[in-house]
Amino acid sequence: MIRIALIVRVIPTSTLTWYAPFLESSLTGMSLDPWSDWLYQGGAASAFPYGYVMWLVLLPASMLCKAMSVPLSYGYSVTLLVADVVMLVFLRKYLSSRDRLLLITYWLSPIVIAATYALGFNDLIPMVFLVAAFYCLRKMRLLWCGFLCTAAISAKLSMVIAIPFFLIYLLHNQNLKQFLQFYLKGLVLGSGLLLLPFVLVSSGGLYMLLNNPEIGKIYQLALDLGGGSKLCLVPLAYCLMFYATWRVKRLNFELFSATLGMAFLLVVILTPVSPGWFIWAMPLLVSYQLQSDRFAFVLVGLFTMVYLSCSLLLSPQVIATMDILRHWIPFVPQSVEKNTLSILQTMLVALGIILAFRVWRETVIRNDFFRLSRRPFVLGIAGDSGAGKDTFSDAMRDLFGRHSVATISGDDYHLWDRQKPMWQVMTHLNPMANDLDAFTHDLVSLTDGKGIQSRHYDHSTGKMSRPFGIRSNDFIIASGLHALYSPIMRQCYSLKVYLDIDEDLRRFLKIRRDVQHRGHSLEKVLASFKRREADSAKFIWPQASHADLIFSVQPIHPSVLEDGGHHPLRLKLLARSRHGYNAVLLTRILIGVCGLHVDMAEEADGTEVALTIEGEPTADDIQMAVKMICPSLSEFLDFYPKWEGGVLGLMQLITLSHVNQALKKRFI
Ligand SMILES: Nc1ncnc2c1ncn2[C@@H]1O[C@H](COP(=O)(O)OP(=O)(O)O)[C@@H](O)[C@H]1O
Ligand SMILES: O=C(COP(=O)(O)O)[C@H](O)[C@H](O)COP(=O)(O)O
Repeated sequence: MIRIALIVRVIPTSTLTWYAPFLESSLTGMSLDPWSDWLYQGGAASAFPYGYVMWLVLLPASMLCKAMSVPLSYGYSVTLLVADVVMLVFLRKYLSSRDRLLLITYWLSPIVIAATYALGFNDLIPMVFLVAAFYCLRKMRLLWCGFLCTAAISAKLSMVIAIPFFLIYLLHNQNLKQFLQFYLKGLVLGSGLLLLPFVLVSSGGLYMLLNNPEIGKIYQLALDLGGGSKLCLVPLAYCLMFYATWRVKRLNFELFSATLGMAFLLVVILTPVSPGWFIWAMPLLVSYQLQSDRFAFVLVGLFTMVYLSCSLLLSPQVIATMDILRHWIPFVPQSVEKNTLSILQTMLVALGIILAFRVWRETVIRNDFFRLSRRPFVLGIAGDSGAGKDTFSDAMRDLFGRHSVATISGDDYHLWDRQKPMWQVMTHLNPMANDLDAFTHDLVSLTDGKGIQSRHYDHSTGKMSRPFGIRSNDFIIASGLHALYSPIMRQCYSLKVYLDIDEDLRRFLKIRRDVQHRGHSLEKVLASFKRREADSAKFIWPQASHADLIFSVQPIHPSVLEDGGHHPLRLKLLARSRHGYNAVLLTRILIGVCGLHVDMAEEADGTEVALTIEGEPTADDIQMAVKMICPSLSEFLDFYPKWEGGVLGLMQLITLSHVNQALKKRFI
């Protein structure tokens, strides 16, 4: 109602003197270059410094008004109303918030109402295209996203400042990088269709765009450095914001929208006297209020009130009233409004900076991705030979994607090739037979974000490869016989897993693997079991006591192991978790959604919880369960994560829910 009343009652000066006459003239001439025609007729250069998209969006309602002999200014305002509704719809879609809150924070926001309907600014139109581009990005329609970005730029050139943030998001999200080309194609397509024709056809339009006084405002707030040079604060703030975003190694959608919103907010508050630009900050202000506490409402409320006071002081009506007042009371000095305006502008900038600071603190620093970008997530996996370390490590790597994972394996740190006589003296399980110092050094380097030089132990030849480089990554998986052996190693890990497989099953699987894939004779493998027994007990098994999570895979029918593998091997999983893991939701979903049989036992003091899980979940079951238990984690995973079924899938699920918990803990 307020909007309709304002449309009917108030015709802003800018609409009356610039936009409506320009649209009127473009309808009369009906040429592809209304800008040059307008200038030729002696129109002001500041009347319509926008591209084709803005013109085309405003044209239909203007035509309708002309056909109905209604003033074109109504058509202009009605188009803005439509843009306003579309904006609300997109915000609702991508913020997926409760309607009532969205109505309060956006629809009733005096910033939008005042800037659009009372002052006539058309910034809603480019913002609608930008928010639509956001939505397409969320839905991974990247061609459309790129195209809509150029539409926003064509509507208002200043929107170009958003593009570097879109690029950082796609470049810094390793699983999205592969799709960057679609976004670029959208940009090229949009530039070819919407921007290039404007540059080629309309010399008048270009002239109006380049002489737009709004663009000059960016340089207005500056510190005089002497000698005629200035330090311009708006480009400075934008560059710093860009750098801060670039430094975040991995961005998820939430981080991306928060940092872009903050860049907009900073540019807006530091650009003097541009009430229309505040609409750019609206998506950020709305989402901040929806996610934060009551204080956010208070802060945005104050910000809005100061904004309104500033806009009011700048409005021609107030200026005219003050002039009349001065006529009667001559001692009211000119500086009254100027000083009041300065105080209000200062308050506005202060509140804006506080808002940006709070958004950074609450949205960015709390974000799991941000925490991950500061320190990689390091998963340590230990267990005896044949316990399933490589299989489990590969399954975890295939969830996050090779592009996001760095792996090191304890086998690559054996001190000697297979043929060396030292193996007659000690077994591979003896820490002395392995370069654990080098393993620790490499683990610390990768955890610290530094690359390493490593070699690979080739089980088919029994020899070490030439050294090669491994760069650190968001996720590091360190597996090996001694991966949890020393305190320094253990300190590196974000999550420590020990594989405590049933001994008969381990021997069964190891024999099968060593004979079929590593070229060993059955006798040799059987003999190695005997030789290694003591070292297993001495060096490997005790590492279980340091683990956060212990997986024990057990055969449901142990007799199957003796019949030479002729019957299918059915397994059950015992998962023991320490340090206060809450397994209730997991248990409920394993039973209710995956249809498994689960027994949960908890230590009286709550330090350990043990789940015994039987049944054969499919890969789809596991994927669905992960979505339900840790929905926010899906953005960390590869675009096409490889889900496993059975026991291995359960290990993926339980580990992911521990990763989720460990990432949350980083904040505490
Ligand atoms: N969850 C599992 N279910 C079935 N077979 C498995 C499982 N985990 C490991 N295996 C098999 O056991 C053998 C040993 O596993 P591997 O990952 O090589 O152990 P490790 O790296 O600890 O020596 C492999 O042949 C592998 O296919
Ligand atoms: O004890 C292990 C550890 O590897 P895993 O944990 O993968 O079993 C292997 O026997 C040695 O690496 C030697 O390998 P090979 O016998 O091929 O020389």
